[in-house]
Amino acid sequence: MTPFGTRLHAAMAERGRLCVGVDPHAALLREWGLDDDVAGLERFALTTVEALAPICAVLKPQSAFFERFGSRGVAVLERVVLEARAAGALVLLDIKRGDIGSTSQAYADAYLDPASPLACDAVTLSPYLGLGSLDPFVETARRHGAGVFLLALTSNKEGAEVQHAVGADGLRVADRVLAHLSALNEGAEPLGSFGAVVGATISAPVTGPAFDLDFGGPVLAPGFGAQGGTVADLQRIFGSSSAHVLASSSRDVLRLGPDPVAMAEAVHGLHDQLAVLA
Ligand SMILES: O=c1ccn([C@@H]2O[C@H](COP(=O)(O)O)[C@@H](O)[C@H]2O)c(=O)[nH]1
Repeated sequence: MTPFGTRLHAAMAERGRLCVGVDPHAALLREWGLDDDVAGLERFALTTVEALAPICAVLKPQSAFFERFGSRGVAVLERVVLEARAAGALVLLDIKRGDIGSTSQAYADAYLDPASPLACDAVTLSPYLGLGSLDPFVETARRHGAGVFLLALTSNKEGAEVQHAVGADGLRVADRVLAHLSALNEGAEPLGSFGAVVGATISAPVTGPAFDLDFGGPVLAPGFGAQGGTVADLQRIFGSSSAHVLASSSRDVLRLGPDPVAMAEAVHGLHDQLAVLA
């Protein structure tokens, strides 16, 4: 399988720099005139996939909104992943997992092994149990041409208290994550498969140098749209390193449904706005 970074690079060149999140919030289901149950979830998620998978580089289902319905919600998620990929979108499943190594292997098998019913192109991971605990994900991703995105500088304001903290090695936690990604991506062309999550809402650190966001892999930038992040914020945060930034928006696009044309037009408009990034 072609490495994820290569596939993502081609998808962004062909389809643009937007990732749309498939986040079936209870409130959105109601706004769409649907019940907050499995049938509503299925209608919402598959309508979104049908409208957007043919035009977006990446769709990012948020696993939590499917898991809240138990096994029947997860069955809907399996269809979302399959149908989005069949329509040509890459699927980045937002799971934010991370555990001791042996359990990480089981998660990696669940989400990155093509033999699994939930196999997708990439997942989000939390490095809180230590970067080495994620090695099974890295090895499994390499084996199957998949990708991972590590939480580095998240879009929520509470993140900085952990991510800006200075560790025993004198590095801030986020610097450590970014340096690890840089090593994982070494030599990969045109783009590594090991990405970082860096919110479209983050502020410059209060002390210390700016974070080095040139680590050879893709950046997922959630917080674009409903959380207040704008194209100007992306330019401020990433500057000349914005070539591999994938802006991610969920509610701002989804609230335009269930009309597929309105959602698709919004995506085209955002693609045009994001084209100004370096
Ligand atoms: O730092 C992060 C990491 C992940 N997310 C997820 O992205 C979407 C954002 O949804 P919006 O409706 O566009 O606000 C959601 O699934 C989050 O869990 C994030 O927001 N920030």
